[in-house]
Amino acid sequence: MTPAIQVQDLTKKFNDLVAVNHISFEIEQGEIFGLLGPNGAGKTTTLSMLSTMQKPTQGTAIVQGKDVEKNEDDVRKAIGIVFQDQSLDEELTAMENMDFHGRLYRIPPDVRAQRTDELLRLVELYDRKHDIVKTFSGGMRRRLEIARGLLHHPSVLFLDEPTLGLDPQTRNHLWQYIASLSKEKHITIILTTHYMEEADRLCDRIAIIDHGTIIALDTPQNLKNGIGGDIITITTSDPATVVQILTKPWIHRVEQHHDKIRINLENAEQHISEIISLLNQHSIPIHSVSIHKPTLEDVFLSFTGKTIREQEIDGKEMMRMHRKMMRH
Ligand SMILES: Nc1ncnc2c1ncn2[C@@H]1O[C@H](COP(=O)(O)OP(=O)(O)OP(=O)(O)O)[C@@H](O)[C@H]1O
Repeated sequence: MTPAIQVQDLTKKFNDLVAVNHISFEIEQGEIFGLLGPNGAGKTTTLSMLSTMQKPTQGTAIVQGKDVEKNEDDVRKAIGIVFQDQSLDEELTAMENMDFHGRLYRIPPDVRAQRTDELLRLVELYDRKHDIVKTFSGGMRRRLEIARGLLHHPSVLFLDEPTLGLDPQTRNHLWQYIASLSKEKHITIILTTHYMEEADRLCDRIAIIDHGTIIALDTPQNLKNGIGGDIITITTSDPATVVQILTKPWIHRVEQHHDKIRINLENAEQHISEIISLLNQHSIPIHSVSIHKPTLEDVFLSFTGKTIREQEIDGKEMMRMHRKMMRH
């Protein structure tokens, strides 16, 4: 089967800034594919190029067999888009918002009405279809946007930070809808997120993106398996000494991150008491100790040397993030 999306060497520059830097990947039909990365990594810009909203500086992107630059209209017919900017009309009802979108896509009135009912049921907004959007919660609006994005029966759905700013319960709820679209309707979904858990729970495969480059691409499980073993995290006021003395052959890797030491090893439970005694022998103060299986955060850290949440962001970037949050 032809892949739903084929990206080759895709690049976007804004003057001197390389927002997306020669990325290549393929997405299978019906797959949920996540672009995971910190703020400013280039996720939205990638989606914008795939959805024909921005022209690539270099490289190609093929969506359902159509080139995003040469066959813009065909690509637009094949895709549904739910981007970060809220674009619902607050003064209209859920049904009116759907109807307006259906008219834009020239869907005949009877088909429009039938699909609207079906989709509003799917996202559990059918009972609220005559209510104006102004009265909807953030999660309801997001669900309505997804329903609207599906009205013209796209085979590929782009979701840019679908759960940004939503509470954990609503986020969970939305994940179920997104998963059902892929499993039951066989819609290919490409989403961006900087929530590790979202990528882990929802995506069949993940491309971890940083500074416009894909630094890792695989299933969440394989990415975590790539780290191997367990992680012991120790917080201490003397991390430099801990790094020096933890030189046992059964330790794969020791990384210092501020006052935290992350130790990668097999069978952490068996070795933890030995590590603690060793630190006690050297009178190293221990503030906290925890053991966990590798997470995507550990994957990101091992590739970039920094945590996904601790990016250095300047004031301008802070303002940009704040504006995005305020839109939801
Ligand atoms: N229209 C633009 N003009 C100039 N620079 C831009 C433009 N759009 C994005 N950028 C810059 O390109 C880089 C990538 O931005 P992008 O929005 O794609 O990142 P992101 O990974 O989606 O981040 P976020 O999670 O904050 O949405 C950032 O440095 C951003 O400031």
